[in-house]
Amino acid sequence: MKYISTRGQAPALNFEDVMLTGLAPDGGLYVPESLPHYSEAQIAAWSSLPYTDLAFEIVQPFVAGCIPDADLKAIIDDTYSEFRHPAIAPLVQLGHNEWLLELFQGPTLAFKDFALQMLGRLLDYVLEKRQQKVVIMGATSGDTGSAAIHGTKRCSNIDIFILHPYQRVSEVQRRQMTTVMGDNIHNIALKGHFDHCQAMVKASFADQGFLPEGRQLVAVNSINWARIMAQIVYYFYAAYALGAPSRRVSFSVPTGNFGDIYAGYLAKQMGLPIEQLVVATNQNDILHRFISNNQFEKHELQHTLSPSMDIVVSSNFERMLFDCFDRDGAAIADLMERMNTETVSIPATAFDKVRGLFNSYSVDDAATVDTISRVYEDSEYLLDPHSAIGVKAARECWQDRSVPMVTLATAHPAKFPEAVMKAGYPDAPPLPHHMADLFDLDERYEVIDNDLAAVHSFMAANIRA
Ligand SMILES: Cc1ncc(COP(=O)(O)O)c(C=O)c1O
Ligand SMILES: N[C@@H](CCOP(=O)(O)O)C(=O)O
Repeated sequence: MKYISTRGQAPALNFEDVMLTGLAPDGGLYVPESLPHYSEAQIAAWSSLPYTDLAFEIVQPFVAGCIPDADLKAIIDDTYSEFRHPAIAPLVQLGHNEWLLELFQGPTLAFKDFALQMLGRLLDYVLEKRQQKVVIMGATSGDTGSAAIHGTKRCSNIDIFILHPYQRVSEVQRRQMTTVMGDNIHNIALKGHFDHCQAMVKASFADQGFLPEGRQLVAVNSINWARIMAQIVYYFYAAYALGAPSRRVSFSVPTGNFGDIYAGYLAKQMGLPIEQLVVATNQNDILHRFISNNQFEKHELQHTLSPSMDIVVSSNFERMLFDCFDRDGAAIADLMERMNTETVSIPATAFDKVRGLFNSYSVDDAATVDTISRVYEDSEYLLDPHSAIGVKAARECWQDRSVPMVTLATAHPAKFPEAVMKAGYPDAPPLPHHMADLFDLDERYEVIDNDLAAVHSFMAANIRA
């Protein structure tokens, strides 16, 4: 499998190099040159596989030629052995044809574990084979950071630097990152918001001159293709449990950087019969406004009760637009340039494709809290605020109630006690057993101004020889 850049000016790479490169040198994102497409019969043949075997079938074509099958199997089995639920991604019924896919059964309690625990192991495997040392630089609004640290903390070939917005992640999220000690693990609390962290990471990939000789940056954000690849699996898994491929299924996806829903879009392109894909946003609703009226207009970032989705510029939207523009890299490069500085509409042919693929809905804090409390009253199920946004959007956008609607429950409610208690839940929800001592552990992190040079000099001073 070869991978090409969405901006058309970077060399095509194999999986191993794509995983280690992150952002393409032309500023684009890597996508497979062509996507595998499966017939209904082929899809049906996987319908009763356990999660790990299904993950192998879906991931294998993307890594073929780089990771031998036996090694891939071992990596996948080891990755998901850390999850707390035997189903890995259990489905929970909320109402008639209404389902939640619990994606928070991994070690750090968010859907990021599905991809980042695998990415950590893949990196360890490849770096050991190459005898290469790298530097990870990642931006987090709270969940990617802890999953990436957990996934890579044992890798002796990696120094990891995670930027989170200072005082803008929940205390549980911060402690999940800052209590993990190791001389290769560094947390930076940036005096800014998530988009500043993400922009800094992208700028650093474009100019890596601050790194010691011989080192390169590796991405743990969803700009790294390996992240997306691993997230395709659970769409298939959930759809099978509800009768696919002979039955269609819809998904509602709490959306920030557009990685998770992009994985759902790919599952559909690969042949999975998905009826609706609902883009569920919080008040940072640029994607909802764009999908509704073809106007891409940046507003100031708002801090909400769903902080992990406090994102204005969604990285992976570019990957989806690349397809809607018939893979015209030059057009995407021009569009991305303009989207940075002005309000943009896209040609009707491309916009019709976007409209044909997605529904969208934006949920404010009041409706988020209301949904948490209604679902708790009706079903005694405690949603986290991000998952609540998914449920509310699903209920608003669901077109055919005979088609099952699955909301991706992207985080455990214990990560976000503020929202949960605003919804009337009496106490902070308990953390799972393995995290019971989280509030007793020492923390270590560096508060740094929103200044690229300051971040680079902190990194340069802390990268191990
Ligand atoms: C809990 C949670 N839900 C939803 C999202 C949105 O996912 P994505 O960025 O892939 O759209 C994120 C992170 O962005 C998250 O941490
Ligand atoms: N919500 C994310 C933001 C980063 O998104 P990513 O999927 O591109 O890593 C987080 O929790 O950090």
